[in-house]
Amino acid sequence: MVSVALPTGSLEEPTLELFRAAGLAVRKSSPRAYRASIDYPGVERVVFYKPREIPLIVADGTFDFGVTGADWIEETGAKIEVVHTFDYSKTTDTGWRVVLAVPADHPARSERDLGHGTRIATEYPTIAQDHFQRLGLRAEVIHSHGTTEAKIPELADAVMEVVETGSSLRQNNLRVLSTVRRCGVNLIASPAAWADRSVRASVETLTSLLRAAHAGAAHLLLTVVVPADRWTEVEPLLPARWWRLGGGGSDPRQEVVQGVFRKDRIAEAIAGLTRAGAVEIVETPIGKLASP
Ligand SMILES: Nc1ncnc2c1ncn2[C@@H]1O[C@H](COP(=O)(O)OP(=O)(O)OP(=O)(O)O)[C@@H](O)[C@H]1O
Ligand SMILES: O=P(O)(O)OC[C@H]1O[C@H](OP(=O)(O)OP(=O)(O)O)[C@H](O)[C@@H]1O
Repeated sequence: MVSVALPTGSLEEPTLELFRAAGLAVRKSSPRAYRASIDYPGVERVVFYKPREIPLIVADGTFDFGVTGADWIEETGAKIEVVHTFDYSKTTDTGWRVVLAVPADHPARSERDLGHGTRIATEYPTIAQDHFQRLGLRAEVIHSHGTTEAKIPELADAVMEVVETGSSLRQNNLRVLSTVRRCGVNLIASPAAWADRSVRASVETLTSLLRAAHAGAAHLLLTVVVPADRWTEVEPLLPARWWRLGGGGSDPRQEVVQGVFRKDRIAEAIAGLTRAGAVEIVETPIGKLASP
């Protein structure tokens, strides 16, 4: 049996969408309910927590499996098993950054231009202390509990903060001075769960379903019909994963192949295949894309 800790807040919606796509729909009695269920054999308990709390409650074995940000694993120092990393975040598929940001008109061009005693507001005091120690800068790290950008100028001179699209920084007239960490979403397991053959097997099954759903959402399947005399032009444009379906129904001189194409490159792929001589292209969404 596996117990699961899921994140509230910024990561909640994309995480629920991923679980749904994986066939692991998370059911709650109401949107504000924190206890939930997943109708999948072996999943016995599902509870929502703040991402910052999840590493430690997985580390101590309160939960076997969790979903949280890489930033909170580092900040808490939790001893957990990172089973897989995804690069999604609140609104994009590119992860997020923890950055050092200063007012737009600040004279500093790099971190090294910040003076000793600079006040840095952050939700990550441990990461910040470590960062400035390595830099040899005696900064004053101020623990912020949210709305960190608002701490400038009264309470801080700079912030160490999460950036995804950059919109919050712009709206608060701040600019990025440096990137401290690139972060993604981590699937984590407790050391006890990882050491138990049966719990580990369940964690690995859940992980492979989630990975397959994530990969499926990022790709499309193209079925491509190619006249035999254009094959040599089309073949180099096929992706790493492609296979032959055989000859075209009514015309044995046609090749019919299928390939798994990246969704974000699909327009150029279709244009290229058409130019190279494909006479029919059918695009199909992929539910899950599973490979070892
Ligand atoms: N675009 C994003 N904005 C904020 N956090 C993000 C974003 N993308 C991923 N995250 C992750 O989610 C965490 C924030 O979680 P959440 O939205 O619950 O905020 P919080 O600061 O913990 O709580 P609150 O919103 O109540 O202040 C970040 O620390 C980071 O790990
Ligand atoms: O680069 P962006 O796409 O704008 O996203 C990042 C912003 O979103 C988060 O704030 P959140 O809504 O969690 O509020 P908080 O600062 O009070 O935690 C984070 O703290 C940044 O301010």
